[in-house]
Amino acid sequence: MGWNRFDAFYGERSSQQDIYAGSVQPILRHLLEGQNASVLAYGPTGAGKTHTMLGSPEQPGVIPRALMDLLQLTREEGAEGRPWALSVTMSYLEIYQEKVLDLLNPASGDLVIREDCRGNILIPGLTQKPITSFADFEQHFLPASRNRTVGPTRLNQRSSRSHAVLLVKVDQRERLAPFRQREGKLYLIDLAGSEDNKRTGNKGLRLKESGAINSSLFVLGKVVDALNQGLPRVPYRDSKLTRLLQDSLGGSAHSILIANIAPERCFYLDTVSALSFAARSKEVINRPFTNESLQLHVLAPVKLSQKELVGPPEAKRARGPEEERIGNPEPPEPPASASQTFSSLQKLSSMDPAVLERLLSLDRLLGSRGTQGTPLLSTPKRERMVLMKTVEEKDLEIERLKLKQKELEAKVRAQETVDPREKENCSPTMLRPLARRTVTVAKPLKKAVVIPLQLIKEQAESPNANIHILKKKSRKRKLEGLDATESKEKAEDCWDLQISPELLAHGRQKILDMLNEGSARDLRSLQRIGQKKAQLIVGWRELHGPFSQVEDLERVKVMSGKQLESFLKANILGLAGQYGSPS
Ligand SMILES: Nc1ncnc2c1ncn2[C@@H]1O[C@H](COP(=O)(O)OP(=O)(O)OP(=O)(O)O)[C@@H](O)[C@H]1O
Repeated sequence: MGWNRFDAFYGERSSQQDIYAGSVQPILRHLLEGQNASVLAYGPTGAGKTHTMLGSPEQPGVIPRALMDLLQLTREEGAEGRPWALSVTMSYLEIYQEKVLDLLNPASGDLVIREDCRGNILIPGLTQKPITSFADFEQHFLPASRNRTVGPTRLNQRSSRSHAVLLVKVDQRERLAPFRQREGKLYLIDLAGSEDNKRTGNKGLRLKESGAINSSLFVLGKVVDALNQGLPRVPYRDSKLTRLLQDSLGGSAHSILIANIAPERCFYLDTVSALSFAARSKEVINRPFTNESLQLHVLAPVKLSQKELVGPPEAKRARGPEEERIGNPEPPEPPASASQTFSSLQKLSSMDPAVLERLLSLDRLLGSRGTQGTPLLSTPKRERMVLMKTVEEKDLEIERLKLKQKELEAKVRAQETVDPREKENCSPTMLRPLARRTVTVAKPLKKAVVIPLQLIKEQAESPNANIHILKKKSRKRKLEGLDATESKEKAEDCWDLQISPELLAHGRQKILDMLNEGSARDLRSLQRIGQKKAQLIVGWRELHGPFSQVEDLERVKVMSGKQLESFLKANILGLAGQYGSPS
């Protein structure tokens, strides 16, 4: 098994600090971006999972180090005068024989795991303690750790008989309008060891515990496989562990799996199995999701009465002491209370029909581009939310383009005033809104010269500046009978892109850089690269080293020569489009 199947390897001389700084610390900042993260220690019993996660006073492990840094980070970012107010809470639970037990309140019994309408996983009734310092954390954590179920096995005198899950939540509230709110969750998990009962000598209760441990780890493996294969059903619900981690494992979060191995010969099979699981987990593509909500009036400019803005008084009363702000003083209460806010990623049913229509066209567009996965409106909620967020971003982009268009029109009008003789040559299409404008071929030129909007200024300053030229291809294509998206794409194919060699070389280099340095997620931002192709490219790169030219893509077998041509065209157009789209 090649080491490139893993992100890092820590040997017997590696210290706790090496592991923490090398692999865990870098993900903490994502919590402040409202994203979820998880760190799991996985491996056979007695291999050192608890040592890695918890450590000892002399060699503190991942948990104390991460808490120390996270609290420091939140103190800095949430300081007075900074845009966001931050608060941190902790919960600590164990999953023992498929029961969810609150280690901070053992009397509460088996708790249920629920999913809210935004796809967030939560456990009603789970104790959440506000913490502002490491001393606060220790005060709750140390006694709770003693509540954890451990028992002797032949391999480990204090073997963890449960999965211990420490949940740290970072809540953020924007101090000024638009008063956004974010929540990032960090799961730090010491999994129970995968067990070979011949060696552990388990009998009776130990054997029963072992069955539950092994079956939930087996489901964890199935979840990883389903995520890797992009299966429509990921069996999160088949175990409490995976159900709990549904919004924080792979796919939508930053996940780190630490595979603890015991290198002795007698553990050979355990080692192979742990490494194979870790290698499969590495394949899971992460598309971290920011859990951010906005206020109603920001999204829908509908006037609300004062009563509506303040919200029902019970909404505020309903907030328990656990939800009270901690640490930094309460930010000035925004016009709407927290209960009056709702996610920008609201339910489809309550959406503006125009937005829904755009969503549907986006869905069609994604479908026509061969985007991986099921169509938008039947994907799981979280996926849907991500795409709805994209729609919002597209709206902003449209606004930006409209603004550019106005600037262009103003320029044209100014030109007309300066030289009225040129008025006759000015095609009326130039004054139409960008989205509706079609490229027409002016007869005397026999080709349409399309100048990227933002380049106009540069060109005026430098007459030799690069321009893109679109020239009609000689062969004709029938565009009738195609739907709007298809005909747009086909129309694009009817034009040959002639671009200055300098810009072409620049575009190719950018694509090459992306192929060599981009993660699978980055690669998906390229035109005509979906999840599967991105994975293949990353895999090829890991096996064969960097791409020497864009044409190497043919060797990866992700596209044919012809497809490569259109891939280049679409992406170079896209790059040019960053300076103004020649549509
Ligand atoms: N890198 C290490 N350095 C020093 N001691 C270690 C190291 N790794 C493990 N140990 C020791 O080995 C013993 C077993 O380790 P640990 O309890 O962490 O295993 P585990 O994988 O959590 O086991 P289980 O799955 O049974 O809970 C402990 O006494 C621990 O202190």
